[in-house]
This record gives sequence, structure tokens and C-alpha cells, in this order.
Amino acid sequence: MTTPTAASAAYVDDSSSWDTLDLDPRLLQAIDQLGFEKPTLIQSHSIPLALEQKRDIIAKASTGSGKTGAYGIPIVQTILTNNDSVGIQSIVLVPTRELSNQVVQFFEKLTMYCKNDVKLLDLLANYSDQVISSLLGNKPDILVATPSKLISTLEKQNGGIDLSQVKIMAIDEVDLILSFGYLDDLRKLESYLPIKKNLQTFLMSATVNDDLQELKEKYCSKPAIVKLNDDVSQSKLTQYYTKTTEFDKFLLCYVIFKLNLIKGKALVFVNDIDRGYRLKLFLEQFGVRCCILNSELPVNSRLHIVEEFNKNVYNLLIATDETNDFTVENDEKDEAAEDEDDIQDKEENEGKKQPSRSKKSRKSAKRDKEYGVSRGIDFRNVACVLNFDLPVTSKAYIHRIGRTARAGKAGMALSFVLPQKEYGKHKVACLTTAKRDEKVLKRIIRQQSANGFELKPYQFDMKQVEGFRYRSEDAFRAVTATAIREARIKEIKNEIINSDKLKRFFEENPQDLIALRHDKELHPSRVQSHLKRVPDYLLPEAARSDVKNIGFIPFQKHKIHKNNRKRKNGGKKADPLKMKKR
Ligand SMILES: Nc1ncnc2c1ncn2[C@@H]1O[C@H](COP(=O)(O)OP(=O)(O)OP(=O)(O)O)[C@@H](O)[C@H]1O
Repeated sequence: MTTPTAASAAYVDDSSSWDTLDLDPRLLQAIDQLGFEKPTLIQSHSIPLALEQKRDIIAKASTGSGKTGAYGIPIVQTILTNNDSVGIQSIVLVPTRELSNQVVQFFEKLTMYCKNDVKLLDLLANYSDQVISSLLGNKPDILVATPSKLISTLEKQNGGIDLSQVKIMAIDEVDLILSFGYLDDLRKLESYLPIKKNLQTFLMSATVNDDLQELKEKYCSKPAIVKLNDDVSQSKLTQYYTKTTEFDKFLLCYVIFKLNLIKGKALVFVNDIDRGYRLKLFLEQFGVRCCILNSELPVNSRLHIVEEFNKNVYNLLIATDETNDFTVENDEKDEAAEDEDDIQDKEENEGKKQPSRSKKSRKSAKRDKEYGVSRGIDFRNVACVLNFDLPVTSKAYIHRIGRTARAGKAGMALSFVLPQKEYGKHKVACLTTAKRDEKVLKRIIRQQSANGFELKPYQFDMKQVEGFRYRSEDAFRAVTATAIREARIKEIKNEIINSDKLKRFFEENPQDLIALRHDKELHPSRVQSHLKRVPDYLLPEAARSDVKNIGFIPFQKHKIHKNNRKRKNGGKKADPLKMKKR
């Protein structure tokens, strides 16, 4: 959280004030410095329950409603109150490295005036075991980790970490933690913690369901359930979907980004890594620059990309939402019962799912399990979330669209939906998850309307778009499987170089920062420079510079060129070496 922004007015509790919460002056000053004038609703409800009544808290509140502060402020306050306590007093568990980085930055801001009294250790910060040992020697008060990292550190340190004094444990994005398969780690953690003695627990998420039962029984006693409903009238998010075909997703993207139809930053979600590169390579040919974010990239690069995107260095980010891999079954379990059609579909799917899952797990062996960008990350000032590929669950949809219309800003979510009859028609542009798009859309609409939100259909003027088809097809053909594979390797190589030491060097030498950009061109095998320019005749009338005199714009270079060739070489192909000598 480098430049904190205000939470949406819809989430701020105007009837409350920080002064009533009896917080330490150092904490109050830090909150003031963060620019948080009043607590948000989730904060004004949770903080007194936690600090005055010492209750365990299960909180369900919308994305962007300030949940991090709702557990972060009580943690820091509790540590400041028990100033004489030694040892680790608090644990924050998060599902992904990206979120851990964000949470750590938030705690750093909260503790800016009490650094000596509240020490933080980020176990996901790529430290070696020896470094972790010595940092543990500094007696940190708060540990931030994923459940698996915490367990592996506890096991490696072999009794060197004492968690018996822990007073607060917060689990952020708890449902994602469960769907990431961290439940076993959480079970193991039980034996290290003073459960039901001293321990106060926060379970936080935007979506909470019955899967929480086991955790609730294990870690909470008489928890206060804080559920905040969205105030629909104040929401500044507009949601659209557009039914399209497999290839037209690419075509529409070209039109949207080349003609700057979105004012501001856009976050595009795709469902697998190759698709991210396919889209990047495709757009790149039109001179549309964008960065990629996926679990294959080194963690430092990922964090840097999010940071730079938040600083407005990049306008367009293509993120692979890999939570799809983990949540499909849970969501089906929750939702299929609601829809009889889905039960049949689920059975059908299960037969086919096995092979594709095992193939996927082989494929994703090298991916970082602790990666995730659709949830919890505070992407700043995102004007539009584009679901290039619809997520496979309505829950994932909520989290994706929660990346826009944050912090009081307006935002738009646009989802491309593939009608079932269109599925499989374009072999290369086809994606298996799209087979269920219509069903997922039905669920999304049902769920959003239950919360008072509306998803409106959006119709692109296809007559206008049609003119761009020829160029799109041409550019799409240039993005071969080999080009994608090479781009993937090239990007990883680039990012490994960008990572670590060089990153630090470039930060000290900003003039060389250009070498660090994450949106460099990766190039498909065939480079077609003419595609970068949009000829006037393709533009809508209002946008042309000289509407009346468009005339014919040849794709071939010039007549003179042709004539020259004919005259000088008798129609034969020119010898480039000879041409050079002249
Ligand atoms: N009291 C407050 N006043 C103003 N802004 C706030 C306040 N608390 C938090 N914010 C800001 O609101 C934004 C969202 O906060 P946060 O990331 O904690 O939300 P969240 O509920 O955890 O969202 P998500 O579920 O997506 O993680 C952040 O930019 C944060 O700086």
C-alpha cells in the first residue's frame, strides 16, 4: 500500500470516529497519515468487538471495504497495549505472496510511529532459512505467512519458534485459503497455538460459506459474525456482459484497446497462462503495450508489476486467474444443487475432468501455488476489469470485479461470454472453460441480482468492428504455438534478470529503468509493422481526421516500388545484396 487511497464512501461509517475506539496515539497518527478520516463500516463494527469485548470475529464484507484494517488495527493496538510481552504475539495468514506483500506494506504504514515496539517478519520475503533464523532472533511481534510457509518454517526451525504467546491470529481471504488446500496446514498449526486459551481469531473474506465450519469450531469460541451488506445505491460499479465468439474476443480486444475505448487502466483476466501470452502477442502487433502477470514469473517481478501498475506506469495488465484451478469443484458443490440442469452437467463434466486435471497438474508443476491476483490485491485506479475469459464460478467473478470501483472510484466490469453453440468453432481461440460460460453467467446474474446488482447486456456495433477483422485475423495467425512458447520463455528470462539484484541497481539508477519495463514487446514470429497504425478508413466517422478524403489506402507500400522492380530486374525478385552495393 504505497499510496493509500480512501475507501469508497459506501463503506465509510460516517457515524463513527477513530477517537471513540481508544487507540494508541501512535496508531492514531499513523491512521491519520494514511488518510483514513473515519473507520469503514467493517472497521467500526469489528474493532470494538475485538478490542473491548475480546471476541473472535468472522467477517464477511465486500472487496475494498477495508478488511485489512479491521484486523490490522486491533493487532497493532493489542501489541502496543501489551508492551512488556515478549515473543510472537500475532500471526497473519494469507493465501498468496502477492497478498502477503500488500498486508506487510499496510502493517509497515500502521506501525510507522512505533517501529521499535511492533516488529514484523514477512516469512514469504524470499529469505534463506539462516536469515529467517537470525530475523527470528530479533523477536518479531507479528508473523505474516501462508499456512504452508508457516508450517514448513516451524518444522525447519525445530522448536526454535514459540507460538504459545500468540494473542491474535488473522486469516485473510479465508475461503481462498481453504480452496488452495491449506486446511491440512491449519490443522497442523493447532498444536503450536494456545487455542481457546489466549487466542483471538479473525476470519476474513468477501465470500464466506459453510466450508468455514471446521475452522470456526477449531479456532473460534462464540465468534461475532460481522456481515456487511453492500449498499447498492452507492456502488459505482457498472457490470456488462457481451455474447461473442471465440475469435471475436480477440477482435473486440483489439478494437477496445487500440481505439482507447476505455479511459484509464484496464485489468484483463484470462484463464490460462498461454492465453495471456496469446493475447499479449496479438495486441502487441497493433502497438498496444501490456504486461503479463502469472504464476510462472518470479515472485519479485510479480510484486514489482503490481506496484508499477498501481503507480500508473502501465495501463493494461493481462492477469491469469489461476484460482480457477482450485475453486471449480467447491463452487459446483455449492451451487449445482440450486440448478437442476447443472447437476447433469456436473456429472458429465466429472467424467471428463479427471484427465484434464492430471494433465493440468503436470503442466503446472512449476507454478507457484502461492500466486493469486483475482483476490485481495489492492489494484489501484482500475477503470475496467475485462473478463476476457469468464471465470468458472460466480464466487471468482465477485473477486475479479472487486479489483475495480475500489476506494470510492467508479469502475466497469465487462465479461465476454461464449454462447454454447459457438463453443469449439475456432480451434485455436477455443478454451475449454468457455463451454460452461452460459451456465456460469446464469449463476452470476442470479447471484448479483440477489444482492441488488444488475448485469446489463452490451452490444458492440459489429458493423463498425467488422472493418478490423481482416487485420485481426492476420495478426492472430502470426501468434503460433511456437511463438507463444518462445514468448513464455523469453518473458521468464527477462523477469529473472529483472529480479533481485538488477532490480535494486535500476532503482538506484532510474535512468536505466527502461530496461526493467515489464511491458516490453515479446514479438510473434512474423512482425508486421503496418498493423501498428490504424488507417483512418477503419475509424468511426467522428474519429477520422479527414472524413471526406479517405480514398483508397493500399496495404502494399508504393506503386513506384513495384515499377522500379519491374524495370530494373525484369520482374524478378530483387537481390538485397546488390541493392545494398548500389
Ligand atoms: N478507514 C479507511 N478510510 C479510507 N480508506 C480506507 C480505510 N480503510 C482502508 N482503506 C483503503 O481502502 C482500500 C481497500 O482496503 P482493503 O484492501 O483493506 O480492502 P479489503 O476489504 O481487504 O478488500 P479485498 O477483499 O479486495 O482484499 C485500500 O486502498 C485502503 O487503503
